[in-house]
Amino acid sequence: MGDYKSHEFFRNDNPDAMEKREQCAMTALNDLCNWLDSGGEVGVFDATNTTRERRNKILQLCTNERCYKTFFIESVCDDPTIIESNVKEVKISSPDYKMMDKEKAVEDFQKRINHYEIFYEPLDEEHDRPLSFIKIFNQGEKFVVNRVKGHVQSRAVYYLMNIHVLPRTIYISRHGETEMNLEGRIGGDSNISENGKNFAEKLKEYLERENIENLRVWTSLLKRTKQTVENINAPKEHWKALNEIDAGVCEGMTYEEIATRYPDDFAARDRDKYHYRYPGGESYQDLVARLEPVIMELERQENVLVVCHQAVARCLLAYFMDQDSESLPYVKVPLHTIIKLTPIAYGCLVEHIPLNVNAVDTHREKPRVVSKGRSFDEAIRTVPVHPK
Ligand SMILES: O=P(O)(O)OC[C@H]1O[C@@](CO)(OP(=O)(O)O)[C@@H](O)[C@@H]1O
Repeated sequence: MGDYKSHEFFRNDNPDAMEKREQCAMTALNDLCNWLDSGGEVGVFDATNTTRERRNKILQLCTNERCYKTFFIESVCDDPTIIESNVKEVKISSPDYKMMDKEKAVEDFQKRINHYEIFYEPLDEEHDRPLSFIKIFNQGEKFVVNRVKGHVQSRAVYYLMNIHVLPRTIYISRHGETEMNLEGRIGGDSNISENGKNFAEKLKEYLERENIENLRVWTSLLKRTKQTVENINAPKEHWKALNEIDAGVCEGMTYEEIATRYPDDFAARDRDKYHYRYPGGESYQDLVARLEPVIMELERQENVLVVCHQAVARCLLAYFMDQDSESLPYVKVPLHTIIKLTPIAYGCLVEHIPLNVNAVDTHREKPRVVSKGRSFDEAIRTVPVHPK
């Protein structure tokens, strides 16, 4: 909703402004429904649906007319310290306030709260008994969950009960360079190379310098990730779900070999890398589904270093950086580089920290045009990227 209206519409006692706000809300909701009709799966209508009248309108449109399952999320906060820090740290960087002076924005937001309070009709276990909803009190101090229907709603409840707003950092890195990386071979379970060992040492030193509180280290079950963290002094967990994309019949091959032996598959992957599934293996889409529990657990944790693989790191980064499925398989995750993610209001700060240890480049750009007349060599060549 923040993108649909401008801040002057917030006074509920101004009938003209209220009408405009209502119009904005219904336009936004209609757009959301149209998007769901065009193949969207889950829509979040992030607006101030604090009156029964508004919620009834939502139910009328979404449930009665469009036959969607509707689930309400109400976050109630009456702890003044939480309110103040939330306004200062989060709200004033929201779309509504990004153009406004900080002090003015805080003042304006306080006024908004006061206006809303006059008309606020909380979701109520008695009155709203037939509705599906979750009420979150003071950022997770208490929850009320009512009539959860189906898988998506129960995953949303689990997610909301596990996220937190404590400051923390997630570090994502690939393993040190491997013997197979040096040969340009994908998959497998090879050892790290001399460069890889060098990176493992530099990574350990970096973490010691940073002196990160209660750091936990996660790896896959593959040797290259375990060897990379061997000397790091922190609690470690090894996840099968963090293993690299399974390249099926192509495991252990170079891209050139795949292009020669399975030309149709090779071209199909270039056409739609996200959905392409290796014969006997996985697609990026499969990988995203496999990583869901890891992402859920990451949301629960505080400081974590995840040492994983090129494709896996792309999926994790796409989640935190809000990348779509087309760009996800091409996210750059160079070897020997730590990617530091710091959640901030409405997003995530992403920093690349190269540890300056030599490594091969395993990134393969999407070929711009793969026409029949071109040789495989040409087709699989990495397209140089020019910095913007
Ligand atoms: O999806 P693409 O771009 O092929 O990248 C994934 C590939 O990256 C590799 C390296 O080429 O990952 P990693 O070395 O990080 O385990 C392969 O094992 C994997 O198949």
